[in-house]
This record gives sequence, C-alpha cells and structure tokens, in this order.
Amino acid sequence: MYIEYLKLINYRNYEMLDLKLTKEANIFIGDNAQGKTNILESIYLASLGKSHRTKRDKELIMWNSEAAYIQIYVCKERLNKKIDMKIFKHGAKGLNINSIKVNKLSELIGALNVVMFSPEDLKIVKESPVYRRKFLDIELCKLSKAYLHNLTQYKKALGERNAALKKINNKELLDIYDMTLASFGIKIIKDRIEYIKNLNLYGKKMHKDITQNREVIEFRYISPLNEITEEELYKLFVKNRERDMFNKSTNVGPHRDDFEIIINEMDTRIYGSQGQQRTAVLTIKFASLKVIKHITGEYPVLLLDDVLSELDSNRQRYILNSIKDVQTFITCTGISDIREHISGETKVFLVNKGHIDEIT
Ligand SMILES: Nc1ncnc2c1ncn2[C@@H]1O[C@H](COP(=O)(O)OP(=O)(O)OP(=O)(O)O)[C@@H](O)[C@H]1O
Repeated sequence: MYIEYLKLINYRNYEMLDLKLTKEANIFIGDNAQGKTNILESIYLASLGKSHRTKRDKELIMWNSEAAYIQIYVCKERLNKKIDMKIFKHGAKGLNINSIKVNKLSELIGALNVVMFSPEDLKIVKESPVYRRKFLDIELCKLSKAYLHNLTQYKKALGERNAALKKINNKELLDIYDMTLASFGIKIIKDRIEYIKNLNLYGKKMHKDITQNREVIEFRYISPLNEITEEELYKLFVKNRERDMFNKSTNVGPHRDDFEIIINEMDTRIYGSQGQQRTAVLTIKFASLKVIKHITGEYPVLLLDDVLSELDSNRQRYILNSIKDVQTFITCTGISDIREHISGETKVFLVNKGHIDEIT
C-alpha cells in the first residue's frame, strides 16, 4: 500500500498543507523544529488513531485553533481508502473512512498500515519489558481486531482484579476475574508467541545480512508458563492470589511477560554493545515490516524519523536497498549523507516553518 496524497489543516505548525507523494521514497529535509516529524506523526495518527509522541490530542491542534484535520488517500491492492480524521480540542475525534462515518477507532485497522522507526525505538532493546510488550501489542493490534479486543478485555479485568485484591473475603469475585483473565490472557500469549515465531523467521536472515554473517539473532518469548493452556494460566492466577493480595497487584500474566533479544547467545539488553543494540532494533523494525507483508499480503508504509544519520554507511545502504518495494517517508536534516544510496522514484521536500516545497 502507499499514500498518494496528504492534506493537513491546523495540524501542529501546518495551517494548510497539500502534498502529492511518490510511492517510493519521500524525503523531508530541513533544520530542527521546522515540522518534519509532524508530517510522520500525522500519518501514524491516521493509521493507529493515536500519536506516537503524545497522549494529549490537544497538542496536535495548531495553537489558537479549535480543531485539526487530516486527510489521507491510501492506494491498496484491493480497495483504496480515504481517511478523514478531525481532532477536536475537547478530546473527541471524528473519523470517516471512504466518506462513511465510523464510531470506533478500531475500524482503522488495516486501512493504513505503518511501521515507524525513530531513535526512541532503541528503548525496545535497552530498557524494561514495558517497551517490548508495547511493541508486541502495537504490532499485533495493527494486524488483528481480535487481538485488540482480547487485550482491552484483559486490561479491564486486570484493573478490576487489582481493585478486588485490596478487599478481604473476595474469593468468588477473584474466581470470576481469574477465569476471565485466563480466557483472554491465553489468546494474547498464543498470538504473541506466533508473532515472535514470525519475527524470527524474517529477523534471523535479515540480521545475518546486515552484520555480514557475523551475528546470529534470536527472539524468545518469556513467560512463567511452559505449558500454555487456559487451565494452566488459570491455576497460576489462583496459586499467586495470596502473594497478589499482599502486594495488592497481579504479579503474573501476559501483562508481565517479556521477550529476549539474543545475539550470539547473549542477552543484548544486558551485554550488547551500543552498535549491537542499534542493529538489533533495526532488525526488529525491518522484520516487523516483513511480518505485516506476510500476514496482510501488502507492505506497510515505512516512516523513518531521524534514524539514518545515526547509522553507519553500511547500515544506511542496507536500509535504502531494502525499501525498494516499500513507500518510505524519511526525515533528516540534510541529504548529502544518503544521496549516493538513493535510487528509484524519489521526492525531496524542503520543510521550513510549517511550509513545504518540493525541490526535485
Ligand atoms: N500545536 C502546535 N501548534 C503550532 N506549532 C506547533 C504545535 N506543536 C508543535 N509545534 C511546532 O512544531 C515544530 C516542531 O516540529 P517537528 O517536531 O516536526 O520538528 P522537526 O522538523 O522534526 O525537528 P527535529 O529535526 O528537531 O526533530 C516546532 O516549531 C513547534 O513549535
């Protein structure tokens, strides 16, 4: 799939923007704080219903305006999509897909798929399990309404169980919550394990290519359960009840699971060098692109926010060679570093204080 056209009105520092895009590389250059990331953010928002940078939609609206508006035309192999999104100051969003009003943001699933890669993604490799779970959940929600539903129901039951843990004599209620958590939790774990399998399928080969056969990468899902059945998961919740009551929170379950990123048999989070950690995240992001293609039959749109300058020439070449069939949006402060690797149909845009001029 690719985006043919983007329109923004009163979005961040864009009062009015009309952009016709190429289905290959779209490069946005400009000094800091001119509005390059704002473009990528608006595309991410139209894909997932929320910004990758903020939870407060108010920030997305141009100062002193009442609402922001995004319109995107997506060309797809089957049915093209037109997404119209309006963001209001009081927090609500209006959404139309192909001119039909939809009430749930989950209807966006599949209309426009994106993979965003920004310097922040290094957290997936370097920091706490929260970031790895978030990565898995976002990727799986892009691919499946059922996963989004299971995750929402699981989180709801988890909040209720945690509240119940604070009261005494709540065995019956806890029984119900534990059954609900086991029923949704098992689906979440199974989908994540399947996703990790696919990540290995594409990531292993890719990582070998990037590192010229020097490194072997492997992803392993980490959960206290070897036996993945609903009954086993239920028993685990029950077994942990006493401890959970003492801690007043639920200490096991998919909301505490993790996945390890192993390079040459070592845990990259703990022992990996800066360079290895950067390459691991590059592999994860590009493998996730392939997983989307594997499952949906179409490549998503790739958003590269300020990542090329952080990589050496070999890795830049690898990225720019592997995006040939993928519409890509690249932000950078200058093009001189990457010009030698760019081929095909490319548009270069100069971004200056919320205005954009095409310069090729
Ligand atoms: N709600 C808003 N209304 C108006 N302008 C805004 C709003 N939110 C952010 N901005 C402006 O957008 C600009 C930042 O845009 P963006 O984050 O896209 O920068 P960038 O070009 O990607 O810069 P960098 O290279 O430093 O990452 C800043 O000038 C900021 O003042």
